[in-house]
Amino acid sequence: MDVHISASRVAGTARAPPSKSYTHRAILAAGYSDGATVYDPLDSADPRATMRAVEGFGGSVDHSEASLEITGFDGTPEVPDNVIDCANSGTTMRLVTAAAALADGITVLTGDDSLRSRPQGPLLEALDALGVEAKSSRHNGQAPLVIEGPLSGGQVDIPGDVSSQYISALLMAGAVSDEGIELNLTTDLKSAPYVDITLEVLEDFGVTAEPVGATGEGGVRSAGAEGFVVAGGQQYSPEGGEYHVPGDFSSMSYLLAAGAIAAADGESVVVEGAYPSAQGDSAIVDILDAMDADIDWDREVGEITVAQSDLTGTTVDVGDTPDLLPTIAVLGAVAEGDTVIENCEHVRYKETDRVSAMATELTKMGVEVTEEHDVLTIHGSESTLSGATVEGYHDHRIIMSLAVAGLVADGTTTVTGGDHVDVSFPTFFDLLADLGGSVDRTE
Ligand SMILES: O=C(O)C1=C[C@@H](OP(=O)(O)O)[C@@H](O)[C@H](O)C1
Ligand SMILES: C=C(OP(=O)(O)O)C(=O)O
Repeated sequence: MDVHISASRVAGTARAPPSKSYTHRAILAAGYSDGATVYDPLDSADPRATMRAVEGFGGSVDHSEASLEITGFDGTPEVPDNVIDCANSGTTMRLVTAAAALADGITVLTGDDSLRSRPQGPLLEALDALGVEAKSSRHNGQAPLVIEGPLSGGQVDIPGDVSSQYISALLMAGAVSDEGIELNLTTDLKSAPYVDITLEVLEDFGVTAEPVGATGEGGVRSAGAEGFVVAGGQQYSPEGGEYHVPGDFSSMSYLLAAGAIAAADGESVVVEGAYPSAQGDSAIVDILDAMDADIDWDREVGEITVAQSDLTGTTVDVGDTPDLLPTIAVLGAVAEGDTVIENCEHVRYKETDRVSAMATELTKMGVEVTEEHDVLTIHGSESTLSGATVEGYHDHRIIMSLAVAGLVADGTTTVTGGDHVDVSFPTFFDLLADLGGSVDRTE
């Protein structure tokens, strides 16, 4: 599906979908338990991949209107009777690889073209050092992966600058291993708030895991950690047998950006379901504020209100918030002056190389961009963006951010492959249209 966005103004109230990161963890944590109900789960392609894995390990998942009834495998995954297809989901592949290591037999994991090109080597090496047979079938550190357990635990080194998901994965699996796991970080930790999300979900399921030597800078528990430790033999069991998923700030970022650049005069965009949590991507509110957006977050009520403003460029370190890069790049394109997005190398390891993708596609829209390996600089100006046909790279975040840019571009912007929003925000284009965005879809 191609999506055609014409210059248009937006206003009104929208609710962003439930958090993808929390939903994955809640589904897998319920799988590790003997059963739990997950309320308000994200219903999209990526969490469905994690559900398939739980089923492959011998659990079951029943959908009702607003919840998932999950029967778990109670700490001991069965050897799956088929390959686990993680589709486009990096979180699924990493979390499930470590779960597969607990099974007493062989698990094979694969995914789509994008996922089969993403780095899994550091996780395989860590599992290998812990006595698990963990291989890439092509010996290139990429899926398909072949994992043969069982994992009993121990001490291991792991880098923190490729993906925090390796750490989340080992902490979740380590809790039900015999000996527990002690992780020693060999580099700085990127995406640290995502490990906080893991620690928060573990805690809600009655499981203890701790950072070692963390500074906790900026309220991020895992910031500056030198390692992590999780004791083995723990039981996953959420209070009252239930877990509730909060709203997704990465998804909210597109709605907020739409409001900041294209809200109708005298009106605003209000995003509901925005309660504080461990999500680093709630930094989008401070980033918009630093760019002089007219934005207010009522944390008690869970509402963020944003009106159209003349934005100014800023400098943002995305070490903790890689998924915000496409949104910030679009805001920078519309802002006056330079927006410097620093510490972004790890954003190249996502569904596509998002640093390069945003540089290429914004250039097509008439934006001046300087791309370096670890820094993306957007030279914003007050002149209007030019509508163009831009490539979505089968990447939900590239597609959504370029669609937002289309709201303030001359003429029509066509974004290719729009159906990939199904990964994290299936209702995105409907919501954008409900807010007044001019959205046409063609097959
Ligand atoms: O654990 C998670 O839920 C995620 C962690 C981040 O990845 P990295 O840790 O690989 O940077 C983020 O980009 C991804 O969208 C979701
Ligand atoms: C990178 C992302 O997710 P994952 O790593 O789970 O594919 C994302 O949602 O932007």
